[in-house]
Amino acid sequence: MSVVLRTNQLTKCYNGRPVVDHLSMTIHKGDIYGFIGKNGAGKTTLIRMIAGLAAPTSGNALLFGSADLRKGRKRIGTVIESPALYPGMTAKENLLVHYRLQGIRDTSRADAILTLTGLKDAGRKKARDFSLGMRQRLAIAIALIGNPRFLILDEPTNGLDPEGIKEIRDLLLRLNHDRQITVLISSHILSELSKFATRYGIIHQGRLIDEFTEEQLIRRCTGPDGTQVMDLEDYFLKKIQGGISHDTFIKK
Ligand SMILES: Nc1ncnc2c1ncn2[C@@H]1O[C@H](COP(=O)(O)OP(=O)(O)OP(=O)(O)O)[C@@H](O)[C@H]1O
Repeated sequence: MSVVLRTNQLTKCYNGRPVVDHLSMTIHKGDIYGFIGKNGAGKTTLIRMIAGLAAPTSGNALLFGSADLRKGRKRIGTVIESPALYPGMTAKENLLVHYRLQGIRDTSRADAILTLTGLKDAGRKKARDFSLGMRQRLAIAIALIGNPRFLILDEPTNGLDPEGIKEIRDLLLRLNHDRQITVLISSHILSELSKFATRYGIIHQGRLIDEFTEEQLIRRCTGPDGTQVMDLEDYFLKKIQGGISHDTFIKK
């Protein structure tokens, strides 16, 4: 199975304190990787390092098997901070500005990207009148401009209502299933994440303390009589409280 992202002992210190601490994670092609951790655990810092927005203090990363991250980053799309949207412009106009900013002359996919992200119908509506969900979908549309093979999203459903959250989930599933785009998504909404993530990583105090597949999660959340005794949220909370490895019903 080919590896899209591998970090080796990646570390970032601020003021001498590690906020990402010797973190080694692996994301395989086709994964929807749910990256979870408490506030301040280090998720955004890890993502910023991958995207080239922060320099590691030590350790390294490989993108698509290569240490040439500049090249690898051309094949990734990111939704990290809210992108600069021009309030007086439509979705398409905003998208075209970002094509120009990224130096991509061929805009022939713009309409397809708007259709894919459900923004085609927004027509002449200006970004200032967009709902938060529409803004987030425009952010994803902008991340798709370079035809990425790997999409990294930092809390893309933050603040969205249930409909907006479902729209983002359905979009990410379409991108993953139909276009084979690998996804790394951080989120605090664990019930939502567990609806579509295929692998998970738990970060706690800068360290990756667990990595598991959806099948492993199901097994670990199932009691000896075959009934489900926990969900992702329960599992996460137990894990960060250090109680999980001693539970007798946990099957690895
Ligand atoms: N530029 C910076 N300078 C100093 N400290 C920073 C900087 N960026 C992040 N930190 C600190 O690093 C730690 C990890 O922050 P980070 O934003 O990566 O966490 P997070 O897991 O994304 O949290 P949240 O879920 O709240 O977004 C926090 O204690 C934060 O205050």
